[in-house]
Amino acid sequence: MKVGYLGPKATFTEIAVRRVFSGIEHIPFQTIPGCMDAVVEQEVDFAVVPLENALEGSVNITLDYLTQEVDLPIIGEITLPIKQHLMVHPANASDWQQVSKVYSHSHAIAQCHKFLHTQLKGVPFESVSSTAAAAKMVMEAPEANIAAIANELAAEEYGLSIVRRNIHDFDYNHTRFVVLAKEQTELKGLSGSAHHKTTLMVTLPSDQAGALHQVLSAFAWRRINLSKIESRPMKTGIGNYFFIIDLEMKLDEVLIPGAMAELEALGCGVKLLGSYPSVMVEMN
Ligand SMILES: O=C(O)C(=O)C[C@]1(C(=O)O)C=C[C@@H](O)C=C1
Repeated sequence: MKVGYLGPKATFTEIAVRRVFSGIEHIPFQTIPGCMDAVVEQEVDFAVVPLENALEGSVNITLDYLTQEVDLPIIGEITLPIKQHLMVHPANASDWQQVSKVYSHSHAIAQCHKFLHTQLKGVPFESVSSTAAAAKMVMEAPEANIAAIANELAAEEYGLSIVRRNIHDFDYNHTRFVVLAKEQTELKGLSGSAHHKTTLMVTLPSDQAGALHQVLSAFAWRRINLSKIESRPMKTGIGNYFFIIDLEMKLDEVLIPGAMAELEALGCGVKLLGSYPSVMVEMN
């Protein structure tokens, strides 16, 4: 068995993988679509990809690729606390304030905007494919005096010195990752979880007044709690959106199928993206 993740070694995604998957091979991929394609092509059995951060919101590439390019059920959710650190090559540790550029994943840069604006004012930043990819770049270029924003494991893995700890702008910084598979599968690492969610993708009938209100009522009168509703462009024209809706319950035989049938009767398109256990794990 193999699980694919956004690499290289020591990304936050790999930390999430380590918490849940033991005794199977962990395979790094350079991009999030690359992880998902590897499941479709059966190169790996599972993929773990970031979906949403508490400070920066959704990881749009994950949402869009998952809803529009592949057909893979979500079989689990892992929520991980995120601690961002500024790190440089040990040769540059004493003059880190003179760094010429800061590299990281776009979400990590966004989580540290206040720090960058106040402590490294004027220093350019650039996004790369992951936090660990940034750490690796810094390790490979000691002469450049550049910095990365990444986690503690990346500092260890790539032999970097952490010069400022916990530089994320708000304390409550968590990221949700989803586990994808080719088919609905029960995950051993998550089987003890008491918390379940169900995610639906809903498209509204065009130009129908009150359609979203009616969609929400289908859940409201059944007392199905929603933990998230988000719109994403359908990419077919301005103003054309679909909705991703997270329900705080496991797929049952009555309430969710009843709500889905009601939405279809209203003229909505409804797709079940997954019903899955959800766990909150620790950094270490
Ligand atoms: O770059 C990484 O380390 C990742 O695992 C990606 C990612 C993300 O896409 O949001 C995951 C968690 C953090 O929020 C920052 C980056």
